[in-house]
Amino acid sequence: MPSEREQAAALLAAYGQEQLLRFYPQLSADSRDKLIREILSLDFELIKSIAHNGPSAAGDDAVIEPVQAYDWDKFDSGEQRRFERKGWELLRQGKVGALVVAGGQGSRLGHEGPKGTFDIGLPSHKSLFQLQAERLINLSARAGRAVPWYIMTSPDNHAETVRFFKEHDHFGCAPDDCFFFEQAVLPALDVHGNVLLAAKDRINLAPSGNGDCFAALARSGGLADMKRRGVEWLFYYNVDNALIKVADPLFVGVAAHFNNPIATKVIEKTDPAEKVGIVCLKNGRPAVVEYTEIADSLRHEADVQGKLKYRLANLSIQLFRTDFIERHTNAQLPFHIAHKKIPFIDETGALIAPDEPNAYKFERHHFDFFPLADHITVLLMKRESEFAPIKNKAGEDSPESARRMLFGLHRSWLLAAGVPAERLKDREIEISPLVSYAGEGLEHFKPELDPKPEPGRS
Ligand SMILES: CC(=O)N[C@H]1[C@@H](OP(=O)(O)OP(=O)(O)OC[C@H]2O[C@@H](n3ccc(=O)[nH]c3=O)[C@H](O)[C@@H]2O)O[C@H](CO)[C@@H](O)[C@@H]1O
Repeated sequence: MPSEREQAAALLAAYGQEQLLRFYPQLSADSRDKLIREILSLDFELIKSIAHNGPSAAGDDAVIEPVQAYDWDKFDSGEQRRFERKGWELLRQGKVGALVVAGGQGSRLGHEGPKGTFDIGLPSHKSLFQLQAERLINLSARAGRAVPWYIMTSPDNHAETVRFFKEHDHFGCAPDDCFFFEQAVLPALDVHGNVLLAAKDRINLAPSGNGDCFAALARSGGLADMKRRGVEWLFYYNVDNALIKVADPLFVGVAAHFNNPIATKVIEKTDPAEKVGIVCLKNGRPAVVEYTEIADSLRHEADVQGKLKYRLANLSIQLFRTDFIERHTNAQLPFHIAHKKIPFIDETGALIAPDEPNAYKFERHHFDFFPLADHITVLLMKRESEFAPIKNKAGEDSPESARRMLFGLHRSWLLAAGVPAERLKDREIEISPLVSYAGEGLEHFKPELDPKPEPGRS
């Protein structure tokens, strides 16, 4: 029986990646074991096929067309109520779960640690995870049934994410209803298809994209857990949207009514430069064209009304039917390729920080499941109640812009509940998700806005 070291060497020789053991003789026993384990955990057949096939998703010659959306505001109030009732019925029956993809690296934000642990600077100083947990708690309490929460991490942030939840008592959720699972990683490749080392004893690995979510859910037992609980719809969302209405009953109701395997919430994009994917039809199938891949002509194209022709923005707020997930768990989604500046160890053992893009990273995207459905339900909502992504340190899509949107939304809830505008003037209003999920039930809280009586006066 060959040793693990011999197995690793044979694997590398078979795939022409022998450079990974170049510094092996210089390593300590621990580092040697670590590196060998890392090599043996990689799928070199997959890596070879990615390196040889190159970009498969850009689809430059694909036919792109707009897709039809249902505008929530155009449903009459009777229909809206029916959808809402349907959503609540499914929540009460325990047929809805939530999946947050939280495995990405928060590099653009400059935040150390998992992005969900980020405090966006609200008066309460709640982290993104806490806001989401409390929205789930609100729904679960009203439905009388917990919404199970599936939390996708990556090897880099898994332990820290789990620790954060434990330290905060899972923010009041039952630990049994929080299912943590790790996504896969893939190595960075140089222009010749060589796997790069990040250190002499470590391969340069990065999360393989949120499109790994269903395969990872299945590998970890999460899908079996969903089935055991009878979850029929899985609400998928990004970790970084401060306004996310996790497991939104209205959306669940609309998705269940039309009963396509996938439903997606969109808003209208007005700035062609906004960094959001576009929900559309590609070669006649439902699809998202990512903002990094859309042709400039399409990005700017206007329709007869002068609006952007491709304006339905992917918010990464989706509902997937469980039977669809099961059928397509291991679908061979295309890889999207990013040419990046990736630090690496050169042949002499020196760590090089390149000035120019030198290597490729590979990711699968969750929306590449869309074309596997014949039809999807597209629901058009209003930006101000749905989407405040936190991507950058400052400016657009930053903590500051997200706070502004959250204060504006919560202010609008109080106005709608009958609080006079002058009482809200110049106030930063944050309403706990434990008090209100989407603006409901605020009439009782009006007195809390009254100025405190001055001492000595009644
Ligand atoms: C590929 C993808 O989804 N693109 C969407 C994403 O873009 P965007 O460029 O914002 O995507 P991010 O890189 O922020 O990743 C989106 C989410 O996926 C998670 N993640 C990412 C990579 C990974 O390997 N594992 C993982 O869990 C991140 O933690 C994050 O929660 O959100 C936008 C809305 O805000 C959409 O308009 C984009 O179409």
